[in-house]
Amino acid sequence: MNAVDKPISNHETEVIRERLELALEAAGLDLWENDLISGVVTKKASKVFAELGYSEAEGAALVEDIFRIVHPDDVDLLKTAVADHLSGKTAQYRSEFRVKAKNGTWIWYGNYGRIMDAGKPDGGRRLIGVTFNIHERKCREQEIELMNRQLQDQNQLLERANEQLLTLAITDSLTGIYNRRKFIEAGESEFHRAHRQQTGLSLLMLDVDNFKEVNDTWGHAAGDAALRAIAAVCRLSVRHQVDTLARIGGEEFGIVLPQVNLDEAFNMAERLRRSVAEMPMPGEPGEFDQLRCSVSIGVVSMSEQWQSFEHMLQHADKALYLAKQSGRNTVRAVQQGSP
Ligand SMILES: Nc1nc2c(ncn2[C@@H]2O[C@H](COP(=O)(O)OP(=O)(O)OP(=O)(O)O)[C@@H](O)[C@H]2O)c(=O)[nH]1
Repeated sequence: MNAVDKPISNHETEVIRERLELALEAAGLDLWENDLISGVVTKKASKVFAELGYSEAEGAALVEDIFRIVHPDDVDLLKTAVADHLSGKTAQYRSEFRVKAKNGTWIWYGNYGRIMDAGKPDGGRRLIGVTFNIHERKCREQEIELMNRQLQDQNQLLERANEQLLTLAITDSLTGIYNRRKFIEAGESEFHRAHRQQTGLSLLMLDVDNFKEVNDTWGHAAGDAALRAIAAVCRLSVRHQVDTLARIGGEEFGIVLPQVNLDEAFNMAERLRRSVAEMPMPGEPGEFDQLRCSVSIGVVSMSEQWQSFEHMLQHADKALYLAKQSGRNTVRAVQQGSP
């Protein structure tokens, strides 16, 4: 008789049992066993049931009794984990689920098990496993998940606030069109593009005529309303996402027109000048009926002689000055070759 065939004495069995119990206790594990054919719990996880507040008599006698106190959201996952192991899909059975305590609270547990007699001709019927409390870990995970979700929400809020800040940084608050900063940015970028690609580029500079008088006669609020109305007229004339319309000074507007030559720009300026001159002023009936505004416009187009957008801007200013000198409500263009 070799060592393997030697029968185990009662003393040795007792020693093995004691060692196993100690190991289970130290690891916080509670052993259980189910008969898969009869559905009977042949060894209860008594410590778990005691921890949940159930008396020995209340502890589950059948596997079905256990499903009754598992959280409804976790039952399917638990059953699938068992079925996957029984079908041989998984080498061990593992699952995590909530169990209802006697006082109604839900406590998280983990299960680890295996069919011990799987090699037998009937396919095995003893599912043995251990249950262990994972409540603290799960609560921490849920807290972290909640914190992550809150962080994501805050990030979205920050991103939105950032976008709003970026929009504010390039928007004129009175008229809602772009401000000088965006005008210069777009102008410089379009200047370099036009230079590289040898395409057209024009620039209009509009200044409201005798605006001091408008303010003095009709009041500052009427002046503001006039600026908003002029911006609205200009907005209707420009190409969406192609041209850049901006308020670049108190009563001064600028328009960058990519791929537009001098003739086209001049015609557009003329149309704009007429629209502003004919524009009815917004307000209550009778409020600003007599108020009329006009604009003088300087036009300049891309040519070899401009070294920078700033250079172009200076000449548009010169053209605007000429328009003012010519009696206002006028368009003047800087011709190619003029100094
Ligand atoms: N209502 C209002 N007025 C403004 C604003 N910004 C500038 N102004 C006024 O615009 C007027 C500009 O006056 P001036 O530079 O003398 O020019 P002007 O009277 O338009 O004369 P010309 O440009 O020579 O035709 C000043 O009275 C400013 O106070 C604004 O945001 N709202």
